[in-house]
Amino acid sequence: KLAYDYYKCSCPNLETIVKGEMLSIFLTDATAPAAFLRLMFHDCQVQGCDASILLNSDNSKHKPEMVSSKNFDIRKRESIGYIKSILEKECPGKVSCADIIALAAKESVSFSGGPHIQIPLGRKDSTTSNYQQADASLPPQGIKVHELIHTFASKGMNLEESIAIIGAHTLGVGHCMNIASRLYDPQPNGHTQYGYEGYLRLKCPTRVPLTNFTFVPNDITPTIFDNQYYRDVLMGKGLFTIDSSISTDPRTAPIVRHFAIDQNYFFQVFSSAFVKLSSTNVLTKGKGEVRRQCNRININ
Ligand code: HEM
Ligand SMILES: [Ca+2]
Ligand SMILES: [Ca+2]
Repeated sequence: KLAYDYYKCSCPNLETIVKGEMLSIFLTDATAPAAFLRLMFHDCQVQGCDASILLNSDNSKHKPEMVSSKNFDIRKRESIGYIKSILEKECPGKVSCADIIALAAKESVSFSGGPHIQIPLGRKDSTTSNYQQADASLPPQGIKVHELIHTFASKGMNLEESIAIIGAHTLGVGHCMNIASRLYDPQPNGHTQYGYEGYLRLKCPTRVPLTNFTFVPNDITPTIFDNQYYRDVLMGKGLFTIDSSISTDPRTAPIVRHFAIDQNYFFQVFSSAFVKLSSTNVLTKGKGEVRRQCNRININ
């Protein structure tokens, strides 16, 4: 089982060390918190929170998760490896890469102005990473509301928590490749303000993006963890299809409106959803290993 005091004896300064290292990363890169938060989701969504996303190979014939196009623009994997190398000096062989990913994500939320979340620790690292699992498990931008509810219900989240966790889109950006399909093969999906659609077409003028690098902010305050995302989606400024859909679906619209006017309530529900996302389907006692280096399995 995971425990809040898991490293009390084996690595008592863990959280202080991670916090200090994260701070220096944040001060040099304002886009880092978004990257760490998405990294945690993409780790936990595929085989559970087991640092499978960090492996460059699992010594099998499978290609690793990062080969999946769903992991486009996943960043900061090497920063987790760097923090791990510091922790190996302080407490060798103790702290899993999976726990470092989860800690980096919670530090990202609080540094950006979001809630201070306590999370239980003790995840082990996987010995496998397979891109087909990533292709199958990571949701596409056009996922339907009922599929979103189903995805997060399987992690023990209720409806409010499912709508709170996607509020992670208060940070960061999306690239045209993930936006073009909703602009150029329109499907009925939520509500998009006419002016906002024009803005997106200007940013992403072609069905097949001219470059891989053009991006649009997820909400109007993309470096601040706030409830602006919900106000944006209510105004028809949801970047992805799913962001628009939750603002009009009768099951989810009242929750979006509640979070849009009550940031404290959003923070409270986001925190409990974050603990669920980062704690379900983890490898504990006896299963998995504590990697010595985050990008490769241990060779004994
Ligand atoms: C149904 C669920 C979700 C879908 C369909 C979805 C989809 C996406 C897509 C398509 C992008 C843009 C990637 C790009 O073009 O660069 C994105 C970005 C992002 N997502 Fe999600 N997402 C979902 C849930 C989540 C959750 C649960 C979290 C975190 C807890 C999260 C955190 C983020 C963050 C922080 C970014 C911005 C990354 C950056 O700027 O580097 N998403 N998401
Ligand atoms: Ca994983
Ligand atoms: Ca924001």
